[in-house]
Amino acid sequence: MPNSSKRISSQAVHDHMHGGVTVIVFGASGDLAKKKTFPALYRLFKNARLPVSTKIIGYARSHLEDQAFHEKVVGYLGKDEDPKTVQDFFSLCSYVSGKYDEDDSFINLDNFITASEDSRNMQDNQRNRLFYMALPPSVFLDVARGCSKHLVKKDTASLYPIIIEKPFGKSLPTCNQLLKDMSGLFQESDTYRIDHYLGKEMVKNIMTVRFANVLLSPLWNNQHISSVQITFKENFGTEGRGGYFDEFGIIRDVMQNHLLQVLSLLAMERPIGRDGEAIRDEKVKLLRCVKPITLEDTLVGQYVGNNSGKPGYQDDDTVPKGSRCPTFALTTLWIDNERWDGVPFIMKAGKAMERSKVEVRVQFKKVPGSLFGGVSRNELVLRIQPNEAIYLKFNNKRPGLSSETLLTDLDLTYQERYENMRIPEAYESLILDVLKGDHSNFVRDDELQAAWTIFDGMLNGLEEQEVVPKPYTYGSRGPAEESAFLQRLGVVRQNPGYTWPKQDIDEEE
Ligand SMILES: NC(=O)C1=CN([C@@H]2O[C@H](COP(=O)(O)OP(=O)(O)OC[C@H]3O[C@@H](n4cnc5c(N)ncnc54)[C@H](OP(=O)(O)O)[C@@H]3O)[C@@H](O)[C@H]2O)C=CC1
Ligand SMILES: O=C1O[C@H](COP(=O)(O)O)[C@@H](O)[C@H](O)[C@H]1O
Repeated sequence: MPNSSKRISSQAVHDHMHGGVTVIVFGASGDLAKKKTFPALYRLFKNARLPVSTKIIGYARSHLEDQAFHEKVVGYLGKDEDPKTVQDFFSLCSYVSGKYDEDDSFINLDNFITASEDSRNMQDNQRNRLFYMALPPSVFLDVARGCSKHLVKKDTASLYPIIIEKPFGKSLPTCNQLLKDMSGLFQESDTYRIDHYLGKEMVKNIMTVRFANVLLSPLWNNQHISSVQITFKENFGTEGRGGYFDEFGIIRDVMQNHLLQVLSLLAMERPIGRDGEAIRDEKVKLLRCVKPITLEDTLVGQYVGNNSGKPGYQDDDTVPKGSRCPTFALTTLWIDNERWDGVPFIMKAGKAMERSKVEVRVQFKKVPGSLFGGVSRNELVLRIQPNEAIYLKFNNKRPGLSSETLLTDLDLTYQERYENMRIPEAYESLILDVLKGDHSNFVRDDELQAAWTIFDGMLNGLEEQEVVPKPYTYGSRGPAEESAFLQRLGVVRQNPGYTWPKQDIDEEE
């Protein structure tokens, strides 16, 4: 990272939070906090991006000493970290335990924060407090009430941003209720609804790929594209997270938010500017053209244990027996506008699959005519993770005397092209945005409403019709029914692209 851009960005943070900040992470004993929130705060600290005079307080019901809390987190900060830097970071972090719905707990927390602010000699109007809800949605509102009542000092100019995790509600009515309740507690300008996929490098790149490459623009429509697949796979299950996951399932956990954001960026029209409002305006317009998803277009699955001892979803103590919660889903979205009419956008998400991968695969129509009839289709692949890459499956003449056509890759793998460039983690970049007061990469209320409108009917249908998910084995590619489902939509499974080894060309020539 060049020094100049680091200076500019740090300057923006310091202007916004110039008196310093106390970051309070609610749900600090949990999975998100240890895996993502604290590691992101650590990297911001390490790269000198946190405002001067920052302190971080983890808060949850579980009783933990500071030391025990640090031990929970340290393994996720990264390999081979400098012990002194880690120690300096932990000297900023404390842990407080308390309830989420009890005045006394919040009064105690307020006293703790105030003592910390006093010890930092923070001025009254610059006692900024950033609230981070690393919590299951069922307790967002209680905690927001506690913050608003006890931790926000209404008569000062201090800043009180609040970061809220997805899923925001469970349905359109619950989302609307939460929006209404939250608006009575925090202003929209202080509210940051996070969808961390919007902080991922390749997701941020979608707009650039689409709108800064003139060669793609004429092809980006139903005349040339036959299908778009957006795939999320994790090679691990929900072990220990059943308390949260079973209530939501994979569709609300990943599809209705992360994957739908990716779809919006892929399919929206060109925004009038690159600012947050212009982009979100276009996303909302697009989402309003997406037809509500039907049950017929949806396949759901749930993983069962495998021969190597990997447990099934229901073998987890935190999951109720007989649960019909989907851990895998495949569904199709249809966009009712001139650009996308007839093109299936196929979303797939699964836990406990054969590998971890998130990617977008744009499949083009078959090559017309008989001159090259039967050759593979072009595909543009955006690999979001792991190892960010963009590659285009491209037909090429086999080098040498043969005139055979080979499918190969035009390959932009980041690790090779941008060798020494550090790609920040999504949460790192998004927390920095909040510290700068930048809403661009956060979710607006009307986006949420449009998103739930697309999913609600199908989610209700699954519940009302008591649909039993198809079983699939832990570590497999998902339910066997998937192939027939994709075939019905005209998706062609292609061979992997072929990269011609250089010595073979030399030999043949
Ligand atoms: N885990 C991840 O990778 C990601 C998670 N998220 C989002 O972050 C949020 C939290 O997820 P995650 O950390 O995985 O969840 P956890 O199940 O780990 O919950 C976080 C903490 O909340 C408390 N908690 C759990 N269940 C309840 C409950 N029923 N009532 C009150 N408190 C409860 C627990 O703390 P205690 O009992 O000590 O109070 C727990 O440690 C969710 O909204 C999720 O969508 C977003 C992106 C990634
Ligand atoms: O929001 C969530 O995302 C994670 C996946 O995040 P990633 O950055 O590792 O792709 C998922 O595991 C979790 O279930 C979900 O709540």
